[in-house]
Amino acid sequence: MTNNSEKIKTIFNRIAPVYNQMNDWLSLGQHRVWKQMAVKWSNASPGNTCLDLCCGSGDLALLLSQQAGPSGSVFGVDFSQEQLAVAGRRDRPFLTPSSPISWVEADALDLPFPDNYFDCATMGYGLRNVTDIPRSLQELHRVLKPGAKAAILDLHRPNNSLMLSFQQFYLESLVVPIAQQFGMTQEYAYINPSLAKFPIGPEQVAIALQAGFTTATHYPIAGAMMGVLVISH
Ligand SMILES: C/C(=C\Cc1cc(O)c2ccccc2c1O)CCC[C@H](C)CCC[C@H](C)CCCC(C)C
Ligand SMILES: C[S@@+](CC[C@H](N)C(=O)[O-])C[C@H]1O[C@@H](n2cnc3c(N)ncnc32)[C@H](O)[C@@H]1O
Repeated sequence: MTNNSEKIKTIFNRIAPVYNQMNDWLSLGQHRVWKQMAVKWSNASPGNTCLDLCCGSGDLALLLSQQAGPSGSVFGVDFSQEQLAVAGRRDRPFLTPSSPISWVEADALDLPFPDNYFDCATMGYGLRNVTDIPRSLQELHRVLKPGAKAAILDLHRPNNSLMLSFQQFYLESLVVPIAQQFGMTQEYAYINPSLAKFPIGPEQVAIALQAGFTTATHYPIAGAMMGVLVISH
């Protein structure tokens, strides 16, 4: 593991106790809607074997388990032990029949699964954080079955200068000061520079096609401040 990925792992281990609460506050609850969209676009269906890459505290894995139902199975993969510990303690919706979830501590760049194993996959706010985007997409391509889909949700830099200014203001002048109240200034200050070097939609499409996916479409959401890259094997 590189120095950089150790730094990223440390960030996510440190913020694990406040992560879920902060996501609700900082997105005004909207991250739940964006995550539902990603699960829908992943085509997760009853009986599927599903992967949630960079699962963190498990929001997407939990949604996938509802879609895949009791005959399916879900694997949530992350390299942060503290995030996985939060995921493992989450309550499961009592009345909705859902798939068993296995929480797996592993690197998205070197997945412990055989080729052609999964029917669908999601990745929420993970692609921007991996140290090698092309390799992570190649690895995802390797473990997906032919015809399988993946939906990759992340922040995105809008083209529109007004939206871009709003996003910068939001991240620098709202997110960081709120995080400061929890002693997490440096951790949340990392979001903006990570976004600055993150490929925009059409660049993500090109990388996905290069990694072997047959189709790739980037859907801007929330005024293009977020996006979902939908890719098919
Ligand atoms: C759930 C969200 C982000 C997860 C997330 C991703 C990261 O890479 C991090 C890195 C370091 C620390 C924390 C995180 C992290 O929590 C998305 C919601 C949180 C965003 C910070 C909110 C950004 C919102 C848009 C820029 C503006 C939306 C405006 C709308 C009116 C809500
Ligand atoms: C912003 S969180 C997203 C968590 C969750 N998917 C969500 O949407 O709330 C990013 C997650 O990616 C994980 N991550 C980053 N790089 C990784 C890698 N190379 N392998 C596995 N997990 C990684 C971090 O540990 C962190 O939990």
